This record gives sequence, structure tokens and C-alpha cells, in this order.
Amino acid sequence: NPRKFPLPPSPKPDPIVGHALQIPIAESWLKFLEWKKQLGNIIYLNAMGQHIIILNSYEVAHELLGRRAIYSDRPKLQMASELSGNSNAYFNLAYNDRWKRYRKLSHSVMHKSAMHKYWTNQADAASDLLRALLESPKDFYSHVRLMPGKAILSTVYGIHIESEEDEYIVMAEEFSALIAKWGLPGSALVNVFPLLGYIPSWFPGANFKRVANHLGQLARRLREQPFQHVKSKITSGVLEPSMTATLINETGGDDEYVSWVSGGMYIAGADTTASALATFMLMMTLHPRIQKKAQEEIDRVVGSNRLPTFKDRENLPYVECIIKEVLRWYPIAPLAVPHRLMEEDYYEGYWMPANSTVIPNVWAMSRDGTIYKDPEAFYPERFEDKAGNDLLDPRSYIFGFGRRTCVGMHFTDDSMYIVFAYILATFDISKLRDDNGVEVEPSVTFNAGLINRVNPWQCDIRPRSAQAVELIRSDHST
Ligand code: HEM
Repeated sequence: NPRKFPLPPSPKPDPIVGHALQIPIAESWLKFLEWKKQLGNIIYLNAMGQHIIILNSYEVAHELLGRRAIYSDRPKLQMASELSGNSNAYFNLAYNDRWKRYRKLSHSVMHKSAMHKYWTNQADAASDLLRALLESPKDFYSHVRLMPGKAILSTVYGIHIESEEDEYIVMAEEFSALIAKWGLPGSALVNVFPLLGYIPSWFPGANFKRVANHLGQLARRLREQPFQHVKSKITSGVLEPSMTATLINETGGDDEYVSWVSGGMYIAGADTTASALATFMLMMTLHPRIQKKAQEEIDRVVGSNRLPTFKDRENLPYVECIIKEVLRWYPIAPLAVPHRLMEEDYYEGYWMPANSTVIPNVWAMSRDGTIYKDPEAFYPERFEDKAGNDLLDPRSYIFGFGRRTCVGMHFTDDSMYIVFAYILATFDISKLRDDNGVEVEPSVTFNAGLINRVNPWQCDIRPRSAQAVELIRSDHST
């Protein structure tokens, strides 16, 4: 610290452990938001020698993580990375040449102007969802969870999933549950004390090593099986278009890289997008006025003889507002994914030590009352008209920052649009009614973690008309 600048402000530390015991494992973003009120937008924490910097405003996160390359590395989380043999996974990679190659490969297939190539897959998965909702509306939650995985698997590998019992889905669900439980910095001691990784698996208390081993095997199968499926199709001369097939052709068979890039997509994209769809369904259950307004917009622009298409999107501004508000109201990754600062830095008179873990508090950004009036309210109108258009778009922070910004953000955005528009066009979602016809308030709980999602609730889902049923049963056109 040659300039002798102070560290950013901190809560009072405890002796020896610093702030380690003050950081809650569950919903730590709420504690960081509380500290923001006392300490400001940049907070320094020290957990047993580890520097941690929390960024509580969009402006600061955009300036540091967004614009300064030295913030683009990742801290190493032992369980999710080293111990499970997963250190080459997209999320875990350091800011190195291997990661640059991954980004280049994924950019070639995931950039905004390539998105139209995947519209059919996304619309097909959305159509399947409509049919499933028609057949068993009570199981809506599992139908909604399945849809994004379907769209991603057909796009990335050309694999078509029929049910949630499919082995890829089962493996991926187990993998996500394990990562949610063991992957966070505070959820396993080995994440904080990497040296524990050297003790043998039979040692008492070394259960984490067995979990890590299992995690590694799951990750390997999730990555290798679908990749080999594409390779065998190519070898047998079957033309089944997919992102992986394109990458194999483009690179002339750079298997090692392509399999990791493709493997990262399902893991990163299915659970996250499913969470956004569930929030949408909940908001439509709770806010009939908003649902009706969006349905009227769709009826006016699209009519009731066909389903909406991607081409209609520019004429459905209220649906667009709902997409933004769903992402803002319940941030799916409330602390995004931590970055690592590679060299010391100075900002607004503060010293930012090298090797700090830097965490953007996306939750705090979504709740910033200086930007969003009444931030706790679900109110898509805030994004309407000229003033709403100028309001900070949640997509500029929900998907992370700078060079590490989410690779799948455009894909997710399209998935959300087509599913929201399809459901609004064909179904009414409402609260259940009791025997006297009185609405029953659903019991709503949330599963807050690495990936936030609303837990299942009860609601009534019915087709809007006989014509809507016809549309659902007949083919769609994109
Ligand atoms: C609503 C859905 C999604 C959300 C909220 C989300 C959020 C995020 C966030 C916060 C990051 C970390 C960014 C950072 O470090 O600053 C990230 C990274 C990533 N996302 Fe997403 N994501 C979503 C969907 C997807 C989809 C659909 C895909 C692929 C098909 C995807 C692929 C990735 C990959 C590969 C990375 C790693 C990028 C890197 O480390 O360089 N994501 N995402």
C-alpha cells in the first residue's frame, strides 16, 4: 500500500477471526445491505486473513468489475473446483489463456446476433411447456423447471428431453443441489482452509472429500456423455445441428476445450432460467391486474389466432417491462459470482488489496431506492415510457460484470420472452378459491442460496379459451 490509503470502511472486527463469524452463510446479501446503510457502497471484510470487498452499488461495481481488467479473476472455491477435479470448469477458471479461449469459442455461438438460430428450439420447449400445463396444471412447478433445460440441451447438444426422469436432468439436479449445499465459501471448512484438502478421505470429518469426489464424477459424466453423443452423430454422418457440432467443426475437433465450454452451459443455464420462470408464474398468481394488462397487449398486437413470435417482441413493450421486473424483483444470483482482484488497486481514496475476493451485492442494486422508487413492490410500469426506458436495466447487473459477464444472457432473455408471451397468450393464472369461492392467499416461501428460487406454491392455471386450447395443441410458428 505505497500510497498509504485506508482500506474501505468495515464493521468492527472480532479478535483473530476478523469478520468471519459476522458474515451469515444464509442470505448474507441482507447483512451486506444493512451494513451499506452504515458504511456505504464499498465495505471491507477480513475473514481469517482473507480480504473480502463488498460492492453495494451498481455504479461502483460497474466501474471496478466492469471496467478494470484486474478484477476479472476468480477466487478458488475448493469444493466446486480443485477437490472435485473441476478446476477447468468455465465458472472456476482463472483469468488466463484457457479462459480466454473458452470466451472466444462461446462468443462465436452465443453472441446476440446468433440468437435467432436457437429460436425454434426455445419455442419448441415453450410449446411443450404449454401442453404440459394443459395436461397437468397442478404439476406446473416441475414443468417450469424442466423447460429451460430442454431448450439448452437441444440447442447445445441436439438432445431432446422428454421428461424430468431423463438421466441428464436427474444428474444435473443432483449436481446443482450439491453445489448449492457445498459450493459457497462458508458452506465447507475446506473452502476457507484449503490445506484441509490434503487430509485423506478416510480421516474422521473428511466427508467433504467423498462429496467432492462424487461431485467430480457427476460433473465429468454431465460433460462427457452429451459431448460423446454429438461426436458419435458426426462420425456416423448424421446431421443434427447443435452448438457443440458447430464448435467441433469450427475448431477442427478441439475436444478438450469444446467439451468444457458446452458442459458449462447446462450447469449455468438451466437452474437459473427456471428460477426466473418460477418468479414470473408467482407474480402472475399474485398480480391479476398486471397479468390482464399484458394479456390485453398480446391480444391487441398478436390477436388470438396464433401464438406470439420472436418478431412480435418489439411491439410488446409491457411484456418487456415484466421481463425486467421479474429479474429485478427477485435476483437469481443475489451476489452474482465472486471475482478476484489480481493486483492492488486504489478507488475513491481507498486501498483495495491484491488477492481480495470482490463480491457485487446484486441484491442491494435491485433494492436501490435512489434508482427504483418503492423497490420492494413488483411494479413493471417503472420501466414503461421514456423515463422507464432510461431507468437502470436490471440486465446490466443481474448477469454479473465486465469480462466475466454471463455468457448465456441473450439466450436467457429470449427464453424468458417466449415463455412469458406464450403463457400470457394462452393461460389465466390465479389464486385458488375455497368452497365459498373466496380467494385463498398462497403460502409463498423462498429457497435462498447460491441460486435463489421461489418454492412451489398453489395456484389455478386454466386455458383462456377454447381457441387457446386449439393453439396449444396445434403447431406453432416462430
Ligand atoms: C436467468 C438466468 C441466468 C442468470 C441470472 C445468470 C447469471 C450469471 C452470473 C451472475 C454469472 C457470473 C458473472 C460474473 O462473474 O460477473 C454468470 C456466468 C456464466 N453464465 Fe450465466 N446466468 C443465467 C443463465 C445462463 C445461461 C442460459 C447460460 C448458458 C446457456 C449461462 C452461462 C454462463 C457461463 C458459461 C458463465 C461463466 C462465465 C465466466 O466465468 O466467464 N448462464 N451467469
